Amino acid sequence: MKLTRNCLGNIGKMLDFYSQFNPSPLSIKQFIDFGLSACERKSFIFLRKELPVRLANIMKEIHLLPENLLKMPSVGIVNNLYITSFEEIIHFEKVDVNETTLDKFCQALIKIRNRHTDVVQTMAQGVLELKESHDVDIQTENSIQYFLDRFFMSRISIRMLINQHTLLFGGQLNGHSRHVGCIDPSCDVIGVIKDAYENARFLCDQYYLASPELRVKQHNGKFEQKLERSNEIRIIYVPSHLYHMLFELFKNSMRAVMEHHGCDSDNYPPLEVLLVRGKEDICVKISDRGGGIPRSQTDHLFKYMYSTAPQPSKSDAHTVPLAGYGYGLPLSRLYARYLHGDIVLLSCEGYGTDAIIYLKALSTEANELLPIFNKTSSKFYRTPV
Ligand SMILES: CS(=O)(=O)N1CCC(Oc2ccc(-c3c(C(=O)NC[C@H]4CC[C@H](C(=O)O)CC4)noc3-c3cc(Cl)c(O)cc3O)cc2)CC1
Repeated sequence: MKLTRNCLGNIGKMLDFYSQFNPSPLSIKQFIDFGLSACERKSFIFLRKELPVRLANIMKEIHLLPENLLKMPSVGIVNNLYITSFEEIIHFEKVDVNETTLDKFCQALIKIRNRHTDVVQTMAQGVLELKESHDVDIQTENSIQYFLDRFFMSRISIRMLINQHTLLFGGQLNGHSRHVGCIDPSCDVIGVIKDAYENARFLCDQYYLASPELRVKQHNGKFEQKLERSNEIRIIYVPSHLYHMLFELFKNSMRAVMEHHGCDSDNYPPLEVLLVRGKEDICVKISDRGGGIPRSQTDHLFKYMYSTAPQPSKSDAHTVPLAGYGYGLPLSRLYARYLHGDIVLLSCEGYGTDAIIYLKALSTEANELLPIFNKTSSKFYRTPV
């Protein structure tokens, strides 16, 4: 179904209007500073424009997707979710700013966040529907890779804005008193590493009846901007994002180690984690001796088309806990890139793999990386005549 302005009606005009604006990236320092001043009216005024801009920018790209993908039932479901949420949010464009509209806005954000909970799985289902119904050429595969990276990055950024507003002004008690919304101004990186390891280890023990140990080392560079009184390495970051990356990487390392050394081994090589604070980067390197993967295969692990496989049925979902049938690794890299970090895999086939998470050491450099809909991005989709 080709989505044109007339089948979208007035929404098409509003999409054209809001997509002409570029999204406004915020740095984590701006999130913190704004959160500490905590003015709900200012947040409302900013979000009632910024959220439609970010939604419209990515919705215009959805409409440029290869026809074969766009007509998949699950992609149609996602598109309709976005249209519904876009309509709901532009309703606040010209309302008076008062207690009632502020409360209604918060409720609308919570409703939108809940509506979009399963969008990642639904898009993965759409890719699966395409793979099962059409031959996919390399041009289409590249367009899908380009789109999904931008689509999921946009989704991360929109959920970040919604979470900040609803956590700061939604009335719920802040479980972590020092947190500013979902940001921890003094995130204990080692603590998150141990949490992610223990939870991945639990799944590994469940399936393999054993798991590799963890060894952690840290090196805190001697730089004036050190925040910590002790030698601990703490950063201003979103703990849930860091946890997501670490949990995925630990699952992959554990799966490689257990598969490579066989289940009857009683002496698995430990996972070694090195945490380093540099002047520009915070690095978390996870090193395993899981046998590694050939250099020719490493990039495939980040590919949505390559990793989309039939969803394990609920009954056997517990049987292959470490096998990512979702998009664990590509999404983890997007979480790192969202605030100008990255995830890099360095594998030595026959020995093991190093996975490095790079984060910005300075909150002023940890800016949102946002996809912008424009002629350049559109050209990427338009198949040459
Ligand atoms: C898209 S996803 O996020 O959902 N997800 C990505 C992850 C994937 O699961 C995994 C897990 C581990 C590995 C793996 C192997 C491995 O398996 N070697 C043995 C094969 C080497 C090629 C060989 C061949 O040539 O085909 C056939 C054996 N070796 O090193 C790693 C490894 C990978 C990551 Cl990313 C890491 O962080 C740490 C690691 O040690 C591969 C795949 C599920 C899907």
